[in-house]
Amino acid sequence: MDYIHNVLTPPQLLRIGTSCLNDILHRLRSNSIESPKANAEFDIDRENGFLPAYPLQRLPLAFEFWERALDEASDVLGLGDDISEEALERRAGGEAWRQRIREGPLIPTHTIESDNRVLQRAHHVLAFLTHYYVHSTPPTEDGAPFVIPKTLAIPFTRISKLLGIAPILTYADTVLWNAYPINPGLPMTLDNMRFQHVFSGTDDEEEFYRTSASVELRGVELLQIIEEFHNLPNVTDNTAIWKIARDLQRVTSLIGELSDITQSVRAGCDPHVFHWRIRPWFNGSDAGGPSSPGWIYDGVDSSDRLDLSGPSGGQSTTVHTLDIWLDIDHKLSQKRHPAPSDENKRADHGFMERMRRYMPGQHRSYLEYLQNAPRSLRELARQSPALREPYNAAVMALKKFRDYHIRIACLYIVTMSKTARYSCPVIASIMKEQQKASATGPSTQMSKSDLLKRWEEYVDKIHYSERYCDDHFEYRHVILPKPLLKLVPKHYFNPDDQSTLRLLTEKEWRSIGITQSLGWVHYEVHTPEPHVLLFRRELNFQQQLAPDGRPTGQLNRNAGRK
Ligand code: HEM
Repeated sequence: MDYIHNVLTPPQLLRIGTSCLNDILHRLRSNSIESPKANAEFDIDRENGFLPAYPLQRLPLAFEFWERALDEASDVLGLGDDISEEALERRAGGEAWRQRIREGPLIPTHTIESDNRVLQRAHHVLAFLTHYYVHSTPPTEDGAPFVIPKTLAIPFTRISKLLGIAPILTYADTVLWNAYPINPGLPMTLDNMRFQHVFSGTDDEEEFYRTSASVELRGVELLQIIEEFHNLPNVTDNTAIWKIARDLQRVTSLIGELSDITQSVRAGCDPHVFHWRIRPWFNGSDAGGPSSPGWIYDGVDSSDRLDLSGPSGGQSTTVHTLDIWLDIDHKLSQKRHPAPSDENKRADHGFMERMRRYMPGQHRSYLEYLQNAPRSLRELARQSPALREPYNAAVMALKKFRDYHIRIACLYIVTMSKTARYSCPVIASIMKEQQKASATGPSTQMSKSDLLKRWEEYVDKIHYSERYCDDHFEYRHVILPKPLLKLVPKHYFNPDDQSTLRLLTEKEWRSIGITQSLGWVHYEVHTPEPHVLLFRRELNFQQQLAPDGRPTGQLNRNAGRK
């Protein structure tokens, strides 16, 4: 298929139109508000911080080949190591897509090299294409490095160099340059925000990006406070000290909100889905460990020296800004009290510094500017008794943020790595039935791995309806493939009518293979169609999660706004 010469479809024309409209509206709005000079110089938006107010949603026509390939990717590609029947059926289409990429045009980039927003879009598109290309390829045993074709590698490295960012999928690609306002006339908030590209096609992936974006939006207030701190004419009089103390209290509670936001990921992003269906797309060249062959960027000099780890929250400039302002010493190079614990000493002290290479160059420059600023908050707090307590409280809040975050990271990664990709008590129950049957008669047993494979294929075919609402609940129905219903343990069925399921607990419906975020309740069975399960969830459920994941009603969905 020749992407360039095909006529644009109406949705694509609409997207180009919306993108132009966004740009015009943004220019109008930014002309009416004078941006603080220092922050604007670092591509920091007055209202959206490190998120651009309006990311470009489509490249100019000369780059239509890339945009079309990305439009098509989510329909034809799946993870290369997925061996379900459906995935195997799609493999030929996937190989055809990759062939088109390999044989496509090497598009020159000189026409866009002076336009930051277009370069950002180009990075975003090429990053998604590269990760689609790598991770949709079925694994081989040959131990050779993975070759990224020239058609992606050359423009991707060139554009990355101009932006000062690593040539790989970064936090900027998945979060900062992926978010767009649903209604371009309104400010970007959690409710007025969508993400243009998700690898897995799941709501969970979008929710994962939304959590980070909401940390970024909430961080805007921090950027303003820091700018004001550096612009204070002096920091010796009582008025200035009083203002700094009050601002530190604001920052402490703001960091508390960042902890709540990070915890809220559990409401919309299922850990199992994250670990097995989303995270594999993020892996960079080093994901297989130091001895793995990694990736080669064809046609690029010294490709082995490129920074090619995948995206991480560690690339959030907001979190680095907090670290620098509060003078958190990740490298343990300063003498501090209390002295670092043994655990701290064993940590990777260079991690945060490495992560800066995965940030847009202008944001990294902002961090350098902060780091070199003549005024040190920590030093001031040491000298001013009135600031010590609020300063220490802010540092403790940041420590708490990291403590909460590490628990989430463990749940989503360490705990999930111990689960089977398709874990299933259903299989255990069938195995039990088989064992009972073979004790009393001739054996017709299937092996556990055959059963598992069959079950995986059915699970992939579970259909999740769109959500629909009334005044109190959102609803959706889940349709099990009929052969899967036959594998469901007998005790999940209505004792009075073995043809219909009874109402299942969350643990039970998850054990069948249904994956949904928290809060959904199986509330009704539909007798004529026993394979259709009806679910509902309270409309404001997502707002109600406390830091530990329990409902409270505390979380503000508009947390990105003051
Ligand atoms: C489901 C949600 C999350 C998971 C599973 C997760 C996982 C991880 C993991 C595994 C790391 C270790 C380094 C790496 O492999 O990249 C990490 C680091 C980091 N993440 Fe997250 N993360 C999540 C949400 C967030 C959010 C919302 C933020 C805020 C923007 C964030 C900020 C960070 C930071 C700053 C680091 C660097 C290490 C540190 O400063 O403690 N993460 N994350």
